[in-house]
Amino acid sequence: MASESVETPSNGGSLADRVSNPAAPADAPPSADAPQNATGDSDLHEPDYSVEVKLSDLQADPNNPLYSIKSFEDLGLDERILKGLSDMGFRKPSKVQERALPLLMSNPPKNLVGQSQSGTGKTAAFVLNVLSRLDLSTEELQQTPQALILAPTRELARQIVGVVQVMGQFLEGLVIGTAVPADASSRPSRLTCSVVVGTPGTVQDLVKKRIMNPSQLKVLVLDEADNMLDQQGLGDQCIRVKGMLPRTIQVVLFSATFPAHVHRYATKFAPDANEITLQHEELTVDGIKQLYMDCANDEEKYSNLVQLYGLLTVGSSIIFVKTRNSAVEIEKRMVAEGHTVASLTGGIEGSQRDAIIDAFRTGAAKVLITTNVLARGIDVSTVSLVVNYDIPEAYVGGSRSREPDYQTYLHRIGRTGRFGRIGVAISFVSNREEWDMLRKIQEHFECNIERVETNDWDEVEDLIKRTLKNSRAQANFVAT
Ligand SMILES: Nc1ncnc2c1ncn2[C@@H]1O[C@H](COP(=O)(O)OP(=O)(O)OP(=O)(O)O)[C@@H](O)[C@H]1O
Repeated sequence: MASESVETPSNGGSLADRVSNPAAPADAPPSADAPQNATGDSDLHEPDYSVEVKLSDLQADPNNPLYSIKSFEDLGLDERILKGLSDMGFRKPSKVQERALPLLMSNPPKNLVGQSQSGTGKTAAFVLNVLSRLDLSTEELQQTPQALILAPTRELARQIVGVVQVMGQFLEGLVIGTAVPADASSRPSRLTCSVVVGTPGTVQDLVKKRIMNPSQLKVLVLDEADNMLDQQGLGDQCIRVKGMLPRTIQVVLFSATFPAHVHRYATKFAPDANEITLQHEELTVDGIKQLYMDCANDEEKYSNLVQLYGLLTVGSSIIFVKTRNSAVEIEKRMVAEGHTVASLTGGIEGSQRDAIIDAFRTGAAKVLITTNVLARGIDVSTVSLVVNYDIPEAYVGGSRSREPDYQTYLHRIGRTGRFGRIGVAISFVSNREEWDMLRKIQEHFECNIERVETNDWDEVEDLIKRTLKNSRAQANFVAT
């Protein structure tokens, strides 16, 4: 199986090197002080070899989140569902699927709080349980909601609808309803479907207006559960929706992250739940190479992005910025300079948002500038590069320093490196505060964020292309 090939050592120092440098002046951009050895390379660099591994090899490695010993057949799934899985090219379950499915599908049903790294197949885990629990034996049952899946954004809800559709394609009588914000005129008077996937606000509204009948619901799933429960608006809506559902409903919460304060709350929302929990150091995904670039100021962030543009189109890329305004500004400026980019923010109207994300999925648009609205859950396997144009920040009441948003960092970079693929995540750092935030992120996840020199773009290109060349699309995987 594994054959070794040599990967040249990384250029530039890691953030760990920088942090350990006592000489770093308080307000200098990080580039000024990277400690280097005589050859100009850091002493602490990434392992300088790569190992070619196929997906089947990853799934045979007990330390990999895609590992499993069982087959989907062993998990007791219905023949028609197995056919759907096989149609999707799923050969073996991932670790979270193998562990979650027996817990989810056992009877009497028990609640579950499940955590697993980004891109490791949590969607299939909850969708398979939902499909397995449906009774589609009569037309009336087919048209009465039996499972409800909630997601924080319309894009994620629509994506989950797609997964339910394909996975359940051989289940006769399966009807799926999408409950996302829409014109009142295009709303049905009654939601006649077996599975509803939607955003909490719209679902709450549909139940209140008696468009959706919740009385026969057996399963409630919250995807990105920590995010939904932690946000004031969304959290309240989730609680209200749950309050309108049968008390015996099976509650299933999934996310790649469950920070301690939300976890406590999650276990109240899903009482007596079985739990699948990750160790702290297991949070990052090995296949995602994390880099950072020093930028002297905002203008240099922009010029570095434009320099990167040629590389961005190797696959598809997502550029994360802090505000809707910056997304629009950067898009306008790049388009005016002849680049093809699109932007998607919460400020855009629903159907237009659908058109943009659909164009991104098909590859018609390859570079997408967005805000945290797309930080979570979006699964586009061709995304090979994520750029944190702005480091994600958390609002910490009373804090005078800018604090990183650890969870959002993890979810953002997790838009690449899906299911064992290779991806690159580059964070731009333009001042001391941003550098401090990135340093905290690195310490928090005990990961290595390596510096990329921007004075030699050929070298940058080489580094990124070398990393991406090892993509699993070519059956390779870089071991880190
Ligand atoms: N058993 C499997 N075999 C092959 N591919 C799979 C399997 N399970 C999931 N996938 C694929 O892996 C990709 C990532 O899955 P999914 O979107 O469910 O990840 P996730 O864990 O929900 O990630 P996130 O935390 O980012 O939401 C998808 O494209 C999915 O089709």
